[in-house]
Amino acid sequence: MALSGSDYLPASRASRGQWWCPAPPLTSAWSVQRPPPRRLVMAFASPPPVLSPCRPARPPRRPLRLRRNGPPSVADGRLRRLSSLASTAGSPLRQAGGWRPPLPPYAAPRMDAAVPGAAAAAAAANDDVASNDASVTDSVLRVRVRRVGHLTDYCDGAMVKQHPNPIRRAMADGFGFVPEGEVVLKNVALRADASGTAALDGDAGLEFQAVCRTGQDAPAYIRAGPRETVYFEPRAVRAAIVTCGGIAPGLNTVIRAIVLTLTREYGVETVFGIQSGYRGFYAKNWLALTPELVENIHKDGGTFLGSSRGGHDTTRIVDALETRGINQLYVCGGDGTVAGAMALQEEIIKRRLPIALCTLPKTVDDDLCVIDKSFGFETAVGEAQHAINAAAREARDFPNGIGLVKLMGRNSGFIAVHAALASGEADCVLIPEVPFAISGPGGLLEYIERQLAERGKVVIVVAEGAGQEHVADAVGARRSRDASGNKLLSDIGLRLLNDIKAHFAVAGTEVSCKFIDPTYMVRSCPPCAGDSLLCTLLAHSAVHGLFGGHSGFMVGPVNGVNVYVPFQEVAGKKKVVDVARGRLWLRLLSSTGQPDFALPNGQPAQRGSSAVSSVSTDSL
Ligand SMILES: Nc1ncnc2c1ncn2[C@@H]1O[C@H](COP(=O)(O)OP(=O)(O)OP(=O)(O)O)[C@@H](O)[C@H]1O
Ligand SMILES: O=P(O)(O)OC[C@H]1O[C@](O)(CO)[C@@H](O)[C@@H]1O
Repeated sequence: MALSGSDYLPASRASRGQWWCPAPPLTSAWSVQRPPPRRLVMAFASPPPVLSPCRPARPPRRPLRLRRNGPPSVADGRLRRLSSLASTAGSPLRQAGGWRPPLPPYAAPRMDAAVPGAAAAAAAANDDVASNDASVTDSVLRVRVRRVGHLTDYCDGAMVKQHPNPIRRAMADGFGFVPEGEVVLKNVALRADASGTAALDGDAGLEFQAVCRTGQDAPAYIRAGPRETVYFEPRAVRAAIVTCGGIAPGLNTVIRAIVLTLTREYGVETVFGIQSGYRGFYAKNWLALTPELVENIHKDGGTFLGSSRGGHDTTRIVDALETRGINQLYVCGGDGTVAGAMALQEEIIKRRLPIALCTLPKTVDDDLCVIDKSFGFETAVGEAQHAINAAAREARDFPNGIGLVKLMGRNSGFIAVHAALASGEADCVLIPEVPFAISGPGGLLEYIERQLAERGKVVIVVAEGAGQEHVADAVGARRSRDASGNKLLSDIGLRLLNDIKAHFAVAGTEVSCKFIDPTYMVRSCPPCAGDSLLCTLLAHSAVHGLFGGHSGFMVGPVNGVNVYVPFQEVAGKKKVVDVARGRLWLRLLSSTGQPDFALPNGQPAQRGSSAVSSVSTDSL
């Protein structure tokens, strides 16, 4: 759901005072189309109060009600005055069920309007944190906009001048520029009525409640896209691109698309490739990237620039950027890479350098917070699915066939769960988020035995980070972390293979157990079409964002629309499968039919006892 507004922006950049959203479907998985088929209008207090970490929590708000498609039409894009929305308890918008007579005429929003909540909002706006969330009165949805940094926050006007965007084609093609202040809502659902019994059609239209599914305040993110005003003169841009962490399908597509967008769309003349990850900043030679050089790299897996783990030294990297006059930095990587980029951003702000930087979400594990998905994930799931299908074939064609597949997923089981769901062949999926017992009552071996007895075959998928408590000693005390500080894993696949073979040997049952470990194959191949497209759009959005002066963000899709997510929401955090409340895990259980396995100590497992705590979780 996209909203337009300017209230969370500094006054210098605020351009509009209207908020709008297109009519969304009732599910969470939907994407915004422009122009929207139908429009809903939400009324917000203006100016909004501040997004302040210190602000005390407020009691829950009553949900916003939106009228859709009924007379009088509110679908004309004008903002309804908040005062009319929240004026009396008898307001039609507060009453459930069906269309009600019209409210007083709509008026264009006035920032100084004497509306409920405005006084508090204005007071809040006076301290610096203020302009960061869309304030609403008692009856409306409360939105918190996650603001990202901007060059003008830390550089003086002489260093960053405004220019008209050179991509006039954007206008000519009819896309238009994305106005500052357009945001995308996350985790908001519209409900026709609380009981869910209302018909979802009808000429009279419907009244919707807007509710935030994950808490009191709905997060919103700045929408990505080309800005009418940019903060760089293209020929003065000196850009650099770096790829960090493990490789992922689509890295070359991203590199290529950044170079092409910078040079062909914006007319940038200088783009460098930093080789071998963060440590490449200290190298003597940086690679000059041209459209000709990168023209054909997107068909290959891996990264044209090379990558590495470890080797991040904030001071030295910012020294290198300063010395070489880099003013735009594009960093591809996962949560560790974002943590590194956030450290760079802090140093850049400290030195007040006119450098804008962003990250692009690379990881096959899909464990980056906030966004719908990272690039490389879809390809990895497709490849993983082939392995599961192969295991299923082997299991089916031999007596007592057991197919065992080990997949990537250090902390999160997304690849395993998605690939298992996609293939429909798995009888059991083991992920890092859910501890399990191997032997004993309620354990994995007992389940395998039962499956063989009942169906003559069984397919097990295990994510590499699952069941580490069973193999913890194997890595040894010598070296338990990699150069980036990530926990090194022991091979749970081999442990399960050995245990299964030993178990059935003791029982005197002949089994045919095939172990498939495609670990690195799922991430070293070229991207599938979906990832190629995602990478291309991410690269465009990243370039538009930096040219627009934004800095300190990761670009990524939220509800299918690319947005700018502040580093703080992603750096060093891992999204995990929400086994307590998530529908993804329930779907998986329903697909495999697997039980909640007993815990290693013999206790029955309880859903929600995640192996990974203190990390953000998202449900599908
Ligand atoms: N907290 C941190 N501060 C500074 N730099 C960091 C931090 N964490 C990781 N890095 C650096 O970021 C780079 C990539 O980190 P890491 O190896 O963890 O991969 P990642 O970005 O998380 O991607 P992947 O999904 O492949 O693991 C490394 O060069 C590492 O040194
Ligand atoms: O062996 P490497 O290169 O450290 O990569 C392994 C890790 O990379 C990841 O694929 C993330 O990129 C993890 O799933 C896996 O544990």
